[in-house]
Amino acid sequence: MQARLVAKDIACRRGERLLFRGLTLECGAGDACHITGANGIGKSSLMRILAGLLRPYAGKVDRKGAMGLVDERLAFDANLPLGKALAFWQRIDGCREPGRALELLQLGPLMDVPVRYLSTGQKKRAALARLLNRGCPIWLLDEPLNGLDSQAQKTFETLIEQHCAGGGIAIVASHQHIALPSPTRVELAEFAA
Ligand SMILES: Nc1ncnc2c1ncn2[C@@H]1O[C@H](COP(=O)(O)OP(=O)(O)OP(=O)(O)O)[C@@H](O)[C@H]1O
Repeated sequence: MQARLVAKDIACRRGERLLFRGLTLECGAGDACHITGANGIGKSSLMRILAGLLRPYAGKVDRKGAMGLVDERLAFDANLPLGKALAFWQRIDGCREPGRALELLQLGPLMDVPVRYLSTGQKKRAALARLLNRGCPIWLLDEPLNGLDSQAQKTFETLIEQHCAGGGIAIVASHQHIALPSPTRVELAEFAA
């Protein structure tokens, strides 16, 4: 099955404010999309709409394929050592090759460190490891480079390239530059309500 994500004529309202409207986005296998815009314009809200976590004020999202969302929320038990926290999800996600993500993201030396003690960049690398372990075709990445050092940033850009080359979809919301393979660019200001 080829992954697909289509968002049609999306409008987003937060509280009493209509943030944006009329946004249409179509991603098929191998596509990358970069959503940009100033702080508070609605990038994270759009990502949550695409993930099915927030109902759009108008419009519809259709997806084919499993999705993984990485944002600033870390879905790990803060009191567990990282190795155990990752293993919890590896069992649920049916991960067959957990060592690959640990090696790529250089998490091996951190396996015994409680999640609550990890630095910002280490937490982000742990979240990305879980994303890799899930093996899902649609990646929704909200500011994925935040907190990563330049080497980890390059590693993750390469992983996104490989993911798309293998038929995956990567949708990235970020005000930062990020190297993506031939991305569609969505400037949210163009859809401001
Ligand atoms: N639950 C909520 N109720 C009301 N307003 C909200 C809610 N959540 C977010 N907002 C507002 O919606 C707007 C968009 O927020 P959002 O987090 O989507 O922006 P963003 O573009 O991702 O910002 P940043 O670049 O700072 O991360 C902001 O003005 C924010 O205060």
